[in-house]
Amino acid sequence: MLITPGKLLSQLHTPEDLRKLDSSLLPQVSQELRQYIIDLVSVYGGHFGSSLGVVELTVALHYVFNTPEDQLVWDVGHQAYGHKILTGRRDNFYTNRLYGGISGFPKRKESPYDSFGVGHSSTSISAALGMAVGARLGGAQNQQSIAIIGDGAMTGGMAFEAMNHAGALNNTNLLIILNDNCMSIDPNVGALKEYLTDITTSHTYNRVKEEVWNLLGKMSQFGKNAREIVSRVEDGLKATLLRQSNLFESLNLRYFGPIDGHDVDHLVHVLNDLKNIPGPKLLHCVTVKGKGFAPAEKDQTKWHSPGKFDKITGEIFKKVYDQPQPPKYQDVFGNTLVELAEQNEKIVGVTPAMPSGSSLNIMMKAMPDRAFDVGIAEQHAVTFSAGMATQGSVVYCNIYSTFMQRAYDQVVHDVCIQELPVIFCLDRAGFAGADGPTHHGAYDIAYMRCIPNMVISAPMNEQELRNLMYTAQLTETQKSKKAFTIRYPRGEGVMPQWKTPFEKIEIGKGRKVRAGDDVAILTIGHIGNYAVKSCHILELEGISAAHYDLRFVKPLDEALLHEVFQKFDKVITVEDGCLPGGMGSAVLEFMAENGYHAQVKRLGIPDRIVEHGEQLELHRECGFDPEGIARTAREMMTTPAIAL
Ligand SMILES: Cc1ncc(C[n+]2csc(CCOP(=O)(O)OP(=O)(O)O)c2C)c(N)n1
Ligand SMILES: CC(=O)[C@@H](O)[C@H](O)COP(=O)(O)O
Ligand SMILES: [Mg+2]
Repeated sequence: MLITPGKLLSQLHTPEDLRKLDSSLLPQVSQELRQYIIDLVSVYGGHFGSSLGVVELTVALHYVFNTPEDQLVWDVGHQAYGHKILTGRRDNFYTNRLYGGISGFPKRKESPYDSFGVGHSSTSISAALGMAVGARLGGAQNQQSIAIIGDGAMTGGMAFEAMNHAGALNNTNLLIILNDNCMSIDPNVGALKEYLTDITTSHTYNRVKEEVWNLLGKMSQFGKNAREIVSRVEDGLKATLLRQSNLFESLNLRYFGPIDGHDVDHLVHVLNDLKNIPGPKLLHCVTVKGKGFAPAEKDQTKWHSPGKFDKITGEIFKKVYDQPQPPKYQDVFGNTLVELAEQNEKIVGVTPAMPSGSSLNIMMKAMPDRAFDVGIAEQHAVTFSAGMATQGSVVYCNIYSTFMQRAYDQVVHDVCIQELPVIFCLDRAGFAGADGPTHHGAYDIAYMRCIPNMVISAPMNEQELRNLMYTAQLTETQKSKKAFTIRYPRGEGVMPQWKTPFEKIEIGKGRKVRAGDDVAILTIGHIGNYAVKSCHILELEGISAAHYDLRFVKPLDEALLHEVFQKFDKVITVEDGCLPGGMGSAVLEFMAENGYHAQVKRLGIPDRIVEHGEQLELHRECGFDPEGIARTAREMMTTPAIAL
């Protein structure tokens, strides 16, 4: 579908074009940019509310700063659609997040305007500070480095590590723009949020602030004396209001704001002034997530990433089925946790800022005292869980596989070395899909497998997820003092009737899904459902494939593996995870250690960056979709048998 940009926007091919416009036209550019984002996302899907909230900021930043020489670092990057459209990607934005198309996040390979690749939260201040220092050391004295970070991302520890460092580098030109819309994906949480609300709404503060801005507004008249004026203003501020202490000021960052982040004229004015103020500084902008699209302003969580929708009625399109459909794994997790917690009062749940995405929000609603959203703070989430476990709590700490990468040391140091039986539910394990490589849950099997005191499991369906969750909280399991990882993918399972009675699963025990004679296919987790299809394809071709669902990567079911290697000389392993160090590697280790000989083909995520696309497209690209698995088996049939 052809989506045409507005009259002004259609003439803007690069920020250079924007900078040639008279500033009086910027409100119209903003309005057309907002409309274009609405038009595009309604048809093609993607992140939505966050980009609408920074339209004016985006226009003002590219207008005032000399991008791409000046460096803009968008934190997370899900709000950067306007930036992409203004920086040469307007005409192929319709490929956003599609296989082979442009990325939904800023990406260095994609454009010189994307100064830093993002996707995970809270990296922008560190990166921009590094750029500022690097530029200074490289002699680019006038280059500006700007981090644009949301109030949610600001809750991440890295943001504070970076501000702590920045505050000690007075000679570094860093501008941090705090885009405060009082929302993460779900409502933002924690004391920082309360603090930001306080300084945004405090009457005293705002009165003094007005005076400050009146003075700053006159700065251009003062030319070289601007610095002196700013420091006089600062002294005044500190002497009065900020004696109560401003968090950012106390970190030695000059704090400006709060200002209205939707007033593009004022933003341009303020940013021009800030350009002339050296050293590390922070501008606090107040914005509305979903600005300009009423349904998105009203239900900001739903419209964070709504999928396709009718831009007139605001109806979000959902597929309609005439049969009951399997639930999403995340919902099986959320509902099952409440069921278990009703029976076991020691159970608690933890999520780092993903209540809706993980469905822990079901427990947060049902048992608000026992379910915790800790903010975008994966490291804290793990160690907080460990702390609760020392007191006998049975903790389900739910973290997307990709975000758990943040908390690796905490898993080793605070959980496994201390023999604390925390239960890790790793959602979005395997290919995440349209979010792409920053979000693929590719590495968890490999990074968890090498840690002692760790059980690693993956359900092939809803029933297995429920039973693994049930098994993990049993007293005898908890007494084993091992962490218990359960990984499962984004999306739906396979069982519409998912609410099965709980059954204990023996830890380290796999199962034979199908008997066969010619080749054995070993799978872990949901991807095993592809192997079921592959076996049917092969059967039609006269190839008899056996299928084993390992269920556990650690401990491995050694009895099952002895059975496999004693019977088969052709073995295929399939996992929705990286090949180096993954389940297939574990099987090879077993084979070598036990002196077996067999032809083993490992299928999984190869040792390269796999881009974005639908999950099935990516599985196909990597050769482990149903046909890819069948093809591998077929090819193996043509090689001579190995003496076992
Ligand atoms: C390390 C990490 N944890 C979690 C996420 C998931 N996530 C993406 S955006 C987001 C909320 C960000 O809130 P904020 O920075 O305020 O931006 P807004 O969406 O409000 O514009 C979260 C939790 C992530 N990208 N990275
Ligand atoms: C930008 C970001 O990190 C999240 O918005 C992420 O895209 C959510 O992914 P899910 O849609 O899988 O919950
Ligand atoms: Mg926010």
